[in-house]
Amino acid sequence: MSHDLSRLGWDETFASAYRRFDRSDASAGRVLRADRGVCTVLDATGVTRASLAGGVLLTAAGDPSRLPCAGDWVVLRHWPDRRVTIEGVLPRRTTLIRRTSDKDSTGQVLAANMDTVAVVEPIHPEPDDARIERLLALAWESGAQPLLLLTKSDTSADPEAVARQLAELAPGVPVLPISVRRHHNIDAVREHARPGRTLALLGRSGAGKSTLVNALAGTPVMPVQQIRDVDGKGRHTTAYRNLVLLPNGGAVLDTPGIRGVGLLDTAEGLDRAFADIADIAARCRFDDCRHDSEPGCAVAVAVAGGSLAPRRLASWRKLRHEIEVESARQTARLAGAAGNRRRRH
Ligand SMILES: Nc1nc2c(ncn2[C@@H]2O[C@H](COP(=O)(O)OP(=O)(O)OP(=O)(O)O)[C@@H](O)[C@H]2O)c(=O)[nH]1
Ligand SMILES: [Zn+2]
Repeated sequence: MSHDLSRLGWDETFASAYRRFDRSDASAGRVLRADRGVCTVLDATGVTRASLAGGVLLTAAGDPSRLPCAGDWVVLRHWPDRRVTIEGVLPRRTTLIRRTSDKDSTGQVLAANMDTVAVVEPIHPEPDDARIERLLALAWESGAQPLLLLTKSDTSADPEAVARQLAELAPGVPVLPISVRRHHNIDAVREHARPGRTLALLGRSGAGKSTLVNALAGTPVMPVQQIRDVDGKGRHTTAYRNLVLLPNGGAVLDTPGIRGVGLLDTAEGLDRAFADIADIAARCRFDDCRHDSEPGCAVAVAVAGGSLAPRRLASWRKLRHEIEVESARQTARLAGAAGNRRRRH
């Protein structure tokens, strides 16, 4: 069977990056699933299992973010003994990164080359504002277009009102209440996974991601968890990350429950997720105003005047603090690595 890779998002940019690897025993493919050392990859001839070539392993030893992940476009090499290896990862257009919570402060790439990153939050029980803000910052940081999906809209008396309220947390982000059960707004979601497009889902366990993937695919491709407890807290079921191909083209990426998914060390995602605060901050007297108690702080004026919610500023402060801690850790790690190198000489 031959697959038309353009339905999966293959385009001229990827094709030109691929050209310098091109040889008769090579092919281009997209990673559907990445396990330790082995990837499931789709190329024009079908699905294969591929191991990592020495060069890829070597690069990744110094920087784990260079390991192939779900959504990556890779160069496959087909050996005479039928083995298949991944010889290279083509430059990524967008990336979702998880900051590992251990001391080693490098990021792990969860998913690559998605066009839209949907933050998935159940409308019931009460949506968690802080989690939405955090995940939206991560979505912005990925470089893809963020989207906020409020799942299980059938469990809310007035989903549109909840959506309007939450839109304040999400400047510049479309907010969509959806229900798989009632088939509410599912076609609107499908637009983001139309042929050539990739939609990634980011949300806590039990948010309804697998149910949505199955609805988009039109057939069960992911296990859906049975919620046993009455308060709606789910068990953790999805431990892997899969790129699911939709029957009509397009793809959906499910990322696991978000425990441990954090921000990396850049403030860019934060600035975009909090564009309302960034706009006001442009009028602060000092360029590097921290909106604590500096004179001439426009953000403090906005809070006092009621045009900016105090909890919104509190969320911004908390996430900014995390980013600062994280970048300090990275600096320390880099300094430590340099020290180790010196000692070895
Ligand atoms: N009422 C209602 N329940 C839904 C809807 N979508 C999903 N659910 C339920 O929510 C629960 C969790 O759904 P999952 O799809 O397994 O959640 P998940 O985000 O994939 O969870 P993990 O796999 O743990 O990451 C299941 O019991 C679903 O039946 C919906 O539209 N309406
Ligand atoms: Zn200020």
